[in-house]
Amino acid sequence: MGLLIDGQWHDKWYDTKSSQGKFERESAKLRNWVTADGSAGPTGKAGFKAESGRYHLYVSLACPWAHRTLIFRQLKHLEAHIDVSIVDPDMLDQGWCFTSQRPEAGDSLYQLSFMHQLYTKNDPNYSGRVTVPVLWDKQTEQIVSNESSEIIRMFNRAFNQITGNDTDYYPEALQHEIDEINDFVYHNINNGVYKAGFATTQDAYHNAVSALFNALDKLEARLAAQRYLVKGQLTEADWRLFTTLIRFDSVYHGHFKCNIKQIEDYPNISAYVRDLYQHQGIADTVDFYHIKRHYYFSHTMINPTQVVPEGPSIDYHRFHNRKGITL
Ligand SMILES: N[C@@H](CCC(=O)N[C@@H](CS)C(=O)NCC(=O)O)C(=O)O
Repeated sequence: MGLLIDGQWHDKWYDTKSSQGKFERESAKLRNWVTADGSAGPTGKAGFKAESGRYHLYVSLACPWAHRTLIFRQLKHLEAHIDVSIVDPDMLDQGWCFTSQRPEAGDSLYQLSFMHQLYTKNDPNYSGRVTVPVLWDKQTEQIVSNESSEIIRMFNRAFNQITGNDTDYYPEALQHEIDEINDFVYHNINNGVYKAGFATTQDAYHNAVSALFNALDKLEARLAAQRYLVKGQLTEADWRLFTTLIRFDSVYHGHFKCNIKQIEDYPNISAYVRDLYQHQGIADTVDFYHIKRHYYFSHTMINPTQVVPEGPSIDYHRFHNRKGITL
């Protein structure tokens, strides 16, 4: 685990000393947008027109943020138009890498060994963390974006004319409500598990874990009355929550000490997770080997033995009974 400073790789764990033991996530820095006609998006520069075969997605199968982008690639039928490289599950002194012999992992574009080499190919003097996902433009050889919440919005809309798929997971009429629930889920749950897991003081951990379980209790009540998070309609808010929930019992409960309850203990949330997991093609985007191996093996300051647990054993294909909920 580390970061680039002026294009040089430094092996360094997160600094929590200057923040009273709290984990503070750095904002993504590369924020251009692919658009249907190549005009500029809400941030960044113009010039990234949606074209079949032009873009390449770098992901980790372990990472919940990258997982969102894989889900949207699948939901929006982009597999034939955007190819993918998968990093190794182990993220050690060189950060994300492609050097293991796992058949699914490797940089199919440039055969690089390390993800930080892609960041310095984009900008030889880059400073910042080397995160996944990354959306890469093969034509101009640069990073379009390293912010998952924006990559999924691009996938949701920009390629519709190419794929003919115009299912909208961020419909105009629901945007306000989606933004609101996204904000709640991001701070308390998506990033909440990291704040608990990476906390280095009892207080910082306590605050994060309390906020996390308060938020889960609220969602449990909300999901009793409606099938999805926003007005019974499947939206990006559900997929953003899903990638954290599907990892919860396997890694966040144990490794990140989010162990007041398991997701399996919440009748509505657990059925909701199964409902989403059983959605066409989604199970194929979930890889429990990468998920467990990455967290337990890479975070040696939390798990110095690098022993990966064998459980839990949860059948996400079992019946969920959510189809009868009308709202
Ligand atoms: N804001 C980014 C966050 C991505 C992120 O933090 N990814 C993690 C993997 S789960 C990562 O690459 N961490 C490496 C690091 O922080 O050095 C996004 O949502 O795309």
